[in-house]
Amino acid sequence: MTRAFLVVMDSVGIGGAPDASAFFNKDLPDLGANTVAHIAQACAEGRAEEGRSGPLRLPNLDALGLGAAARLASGQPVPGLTRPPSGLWGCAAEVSAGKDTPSGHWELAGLPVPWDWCFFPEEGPAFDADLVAHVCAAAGTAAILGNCHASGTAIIAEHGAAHMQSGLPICYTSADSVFQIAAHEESFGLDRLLKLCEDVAPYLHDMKVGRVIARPFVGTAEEGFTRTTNRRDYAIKPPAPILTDWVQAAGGKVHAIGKIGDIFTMQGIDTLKKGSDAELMKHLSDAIDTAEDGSLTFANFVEFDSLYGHRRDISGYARALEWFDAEIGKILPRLRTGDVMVLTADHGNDPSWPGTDHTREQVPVLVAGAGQGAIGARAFVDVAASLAAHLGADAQGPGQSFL
Ligand SMILES: O=P(O)(O)O[C@H]1O[C@H](CO)[C@@H](O)[C@H]1O
Ligand SMILES: [Mn+2]
Ligand SMILES: [Mn+2]
Repeated sequence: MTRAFLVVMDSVGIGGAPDASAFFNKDLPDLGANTVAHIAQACAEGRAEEGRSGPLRLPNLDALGLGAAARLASGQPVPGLTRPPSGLWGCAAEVSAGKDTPSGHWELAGLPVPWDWCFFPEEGPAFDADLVAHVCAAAGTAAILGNCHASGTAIIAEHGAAHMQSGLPICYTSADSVFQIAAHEESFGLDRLLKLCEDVAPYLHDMKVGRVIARPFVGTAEEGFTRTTNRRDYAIKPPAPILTDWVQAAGGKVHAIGKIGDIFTMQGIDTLKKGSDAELMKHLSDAIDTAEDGSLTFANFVEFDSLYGHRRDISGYARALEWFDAEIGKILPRLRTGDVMVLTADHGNDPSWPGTDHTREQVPVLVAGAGQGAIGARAFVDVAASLAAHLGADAQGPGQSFL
């Protein structure tokens, strides 16, 4: 059996990005941001006690080399993550000019982003008159609400009631190259929101906006508004073949779990399973039993990022890490001879950092099933090159295999 499993822990960065000072949160550079280390510090100091307690416990990830990778990336020890690694371990830096999910995943899949993304201005209206007119025409409305940088939970609290009264879509962005539309599932309609996002996506993709994201929510002004799991991302298409295509070209099946289908617009993907992170873990577990020889299973666990990183919830992020660690600890022993599993991340989202946006960081590269040792400080594209080499697929990207 020769199978590959690529598991992205969304936003689980480990600091030390060489270009961190060129990326910002609320006008402050990301220099010094370190998602894992700052969570571990908060846990060690008793500042992450909601729904959990004490030092950060990640025995399985640390045994693979998480603490060692974080030390290598940032030069700092991480409280509680001090085990000698038994896996193949290292860290990786991104070169794309974006610290978002598509940039990180494309690069992990062998394709650094070959253009500058369109980012919207933080001051004044985020969207110009032509874009607003295009969205209004597609929505059949006279105006939009929002038109600014915002946290998604804050903006529905602010505009949710006016949205329900007026029927105007709430449009907002972030430090990422995204155009997000929030609308009420019942009063605006979920299908109408999804169609609106799909309709405006080509216009935004032509502008080199990476993603249009549908952000449906439910609730009332009196009881508050809650986002639902019916989020959909309409991403720009990767402009060249990526790891998924290379694997298919070699005759292997490609199974996507979670956001991977959206991120790659289903390019090179045979099957897709979606759901909450708990459901995704079940799908990953099932894939250990069912994935074919020569296949790639590519999973993204997004809740670290969406539920805890952007919300700057340190306890929640620590709980999510501890849950993930326990679950992956049940899966790792079930890998078969010839299987390789790479655990990595796409960017940081330090919950102790100012603002609500991602943070530019290096990521861990933890490899199970390929022996023990250090692979050093690598590039994101090396992940794609390595898994292609493992599966005997022809890698077309610039990466160097560590396998
Ligand atoms: O605050 P919310 O709506 O969760 O938005 C976040 O989600 C977007 C996509 O991951 C990011 O760009 C960030 O803006
Ligand atoms: Mn991400
Ligand atoms: Mn995010």
